[in-house]
Amino acid sequence: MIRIEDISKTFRRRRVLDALSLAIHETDRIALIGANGAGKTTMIRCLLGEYVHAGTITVSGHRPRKDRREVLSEIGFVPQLPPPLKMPVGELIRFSSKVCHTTVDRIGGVADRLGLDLSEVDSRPFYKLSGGQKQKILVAIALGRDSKLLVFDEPTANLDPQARRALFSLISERLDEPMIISSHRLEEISGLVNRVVELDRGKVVLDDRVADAGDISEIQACEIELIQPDGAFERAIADWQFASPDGGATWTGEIAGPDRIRFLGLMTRYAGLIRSVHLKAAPNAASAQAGSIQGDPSQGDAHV
Ligand SMILES: Nc1ncnc2c1ncn2[C@@H]1O[C@H](COP(=O)(O)OP(=O)(O)OP(=O)(O)O)[C@@H](O)[C@H]1O
Repeated sequence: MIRIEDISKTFRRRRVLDALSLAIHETDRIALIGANGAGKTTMIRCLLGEYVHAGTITVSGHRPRKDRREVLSEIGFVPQLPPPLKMPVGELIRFSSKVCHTTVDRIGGVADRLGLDLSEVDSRPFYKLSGGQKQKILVAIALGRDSKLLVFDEPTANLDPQARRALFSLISERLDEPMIISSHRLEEISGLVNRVVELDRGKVVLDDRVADAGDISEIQACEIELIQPDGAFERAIADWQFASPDGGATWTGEIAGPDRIRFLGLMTRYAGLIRSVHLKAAPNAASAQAGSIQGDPSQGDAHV
């Protein structure tokens, strides 16, 4: 579907992409990883036709630089940095719905699921919104339309756990579409992808197939038992929307499947305080497939 052949890009004699080649197929969901400055965003910008470069790119037979309109009409894109748009949000949504051949309601529906009521920010200039609000709007525009390819450049950078969970769930509804997700948090997106491509100094240094994680929309019910209530833990777990029925000794909440590793990373910081953590596929989850740390995968449980 996408052929990137031998592309090179220099900024003021500094070579940022170096004879990079990559073929992306209809079934590929790619995690694009690499250190800061490796060239991920530059590769994506070339793919979108924003930069002149050496070498060739075709997207469904179109050249992004030459046939920008055709190429962009097929891509749902979330940039790493929101553009500094002065136009009011309402106007931006109406404009986007027109150029993306979708409806304001469909974009608003995605924004709702991410926890943003567009009517509340309708008249506010886009650039004055918070980082998270801007990102929710950009995701809503990208996912509130039909596309043949999804491209996300660090899509979760400004999102809180609840919005991240909603985003994972929204992406899980589009798994039949090829996608490229650039991220520094491979552990977070590993459940979304089936291929990992790593860039280093503008070259592909790793290109691996990874096991498809199946139903990434799965929600895990979680119960944590502490040795004693603790203020710092309470503040940390509040971000995850957990509740305690007994003044802080036990906590219950839900974790999105792909958030599991990040969540368990948080738990390790409080290891001395924790009596037990229990993760289990939530009763209403579409399927019971859970990661397991000292657990019995056949039971769909994980215990730490
Ligand atoms: N418009 C530009 N003008 C000059 N240099 C640029 C420009 N865009 C990117 N660069 C440089 O190109 C290199 C690669 O940048 P790029 O944003 O593609 O990296 P990245 O892998 O996406 O990094 P990060 O993980 O930090 O987002 C960096 O050294 C950056 O400073």
